[in-house]
Amino acid sequence: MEAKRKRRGRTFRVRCHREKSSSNLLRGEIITDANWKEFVVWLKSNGFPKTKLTLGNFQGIGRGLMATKEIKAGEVIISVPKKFLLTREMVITELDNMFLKLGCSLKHNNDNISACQAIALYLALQKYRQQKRKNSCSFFSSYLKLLPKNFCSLPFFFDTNLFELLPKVMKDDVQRQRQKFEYDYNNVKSYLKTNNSNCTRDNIAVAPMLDFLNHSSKAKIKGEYNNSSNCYEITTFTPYKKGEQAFINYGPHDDFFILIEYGFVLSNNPYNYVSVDHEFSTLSIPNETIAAKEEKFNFLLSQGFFGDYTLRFSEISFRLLTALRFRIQNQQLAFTCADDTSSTFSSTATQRQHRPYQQTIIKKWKSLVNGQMEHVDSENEQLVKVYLMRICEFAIKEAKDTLKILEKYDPNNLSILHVKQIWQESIGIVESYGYFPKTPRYFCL
Ligand SMILES: C[S@@+](CC[C@H](N)C(=O)[O-])C[C@H]1O[C@@H](n2cnc3c(N)ncnc32)[C@H](O)[C@@H]1O
Repeated sequence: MEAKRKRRGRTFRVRCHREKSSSNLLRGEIITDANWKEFVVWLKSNGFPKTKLTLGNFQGIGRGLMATKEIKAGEVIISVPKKFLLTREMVITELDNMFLKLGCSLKHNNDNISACQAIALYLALQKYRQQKRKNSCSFFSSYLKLLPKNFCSLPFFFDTNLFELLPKVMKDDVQRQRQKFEYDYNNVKSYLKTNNSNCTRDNIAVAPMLDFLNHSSKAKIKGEYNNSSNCYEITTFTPYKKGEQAFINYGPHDDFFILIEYGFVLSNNPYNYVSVDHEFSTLSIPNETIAAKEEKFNFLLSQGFFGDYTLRFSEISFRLLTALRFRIQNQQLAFTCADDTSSTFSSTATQRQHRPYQQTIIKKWKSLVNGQMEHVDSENEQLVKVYLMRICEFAIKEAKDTLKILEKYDPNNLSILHVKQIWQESIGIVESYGYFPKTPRYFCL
C-alpha cells in the first residue's frame, strides 16, 4: 500500500516523464500516417516478407526504422524480393510504358542511359505527376509517396559563401559532384531527344523499406543478393532491443564524404581526417629556394608521394612523414654547408657541386620508403616534429578562423551546423596528435 502511494507521487511522475523523454530520444516515435499505412498494405498484398521493423522518427536523426521486437545478432532484418527492386531494367520498362501512355512516338535508345540517370529521371517524372495530382500507374507509387520531400542538406546546394567555408578537399569533391550532375543531366536530355549519348555503366538500385535504414559506423551488417530466394537480404550482427533504432553501415566513410553524398555528419567518426596538403606546400623551410622546393615536389610526384597528406585521430599518415623527412633534409645539409646557404636541390650551376649530397638524400629517403630504415637520423626526426607542430598550428588556425566567420551565420541552419561540426572535428583530430601543444606556439626558425 505504502509502495503504491509512493509510485503515484510527484517525484515518481517527474522521474517517469524524464525517463520517457530520454528513452524517446534514444528510441524515437512510431510514424503511423496514412502514407505509411498504405505502404504497409502494398508490401503485404504483394508478398513482401515480414520484418520486425517499422518507421519511426528519431530525435537528431529524423526518420529511420525501429525494432518492433527483439532482434538477435545474425538475423536477416530485411529481405527485398527482386520485383520490389527499382533497378535500371525495371525503371526503363516503366519509362517505356509511361512514354507510350503519353503518346510519345520517339524510340529511346535505352543503351544510352545509366542506372543512376534512368532512376533519377523516373523519380523526377513521378514527382512531377504527384505535384500535378495525376494518378500514378506505377507499381511503386505507395513507396514513392514516402520518399523525403526535400534533400537540401548536401553541399551541392550550398551558396557560394558557405561553399567557400568548406575544407579545400571537400570543395574539390563538391565541384566534381556538380560536374557529374551536369553530365548526367545533359545525358538524360539527350536520351529524351534520342540523341546519341555516352554513358558509363553503373549498378545501383532503390529498395523500398531497406532504404529507410539510417547509417551508423558501429552497425555490423551484411548485405547480399540471395540467389535461392531471389531477394536482397540484410543480416545484422548487431542486436537490437524492441523500440531501438536499427541501422546499417553505408561503409567506412569520413564526414567529408558523408556530408557530400548523404547530407549529414557524425560526431567522433573514426574515419575522419584533416588534409594538410596546403599546409605542407606552403610550409616555409629556411634555405629552401623556390627552385629547390619545386625540384623536391617534382621528385615526390615522380615517386607517387606528393599530396594526400593527412592527420587522423592520434595518427599521422606515412605519406606526410615520409615527404617531410625528405623535404627537410636540405635544411640539415644547409647547416653543414654553412658557406653556401642556397639549396642542395637547386639546378643552378653553382649548386651542381652539391649533387653528391642530393644523391645521398635520395638514397636515404628510398631506404625509408622501402622500410629498410625507420628514420633518416635523430636530427632529421627532431626537425620533423618541429615542422609537424607548425603544420598542426596552421591547420588549427584555419579551423578557428573559419569557425569565427561561421559564428556570423544563422545558428539554426542545418548546413551551417554541419560545416561547423566539420571544423570542430578537425580541431579535435589535430589536438589528438601528441606533439601538438594545447596552447598554440609559433615557431621562428
Ligand atoms: C537511405 S536514407 C535513410 C532513410 C531516411 N532517413 C529517410 O527519412 O528516408 C539516407 C538518408 O538518411 C539520412 N541519414 C542516414 N543516416 C543518418 C544518421 N546517422 N544521422 C542523420 N541522418 C542520417 C540522411 O539524410 C541520408 O541521406
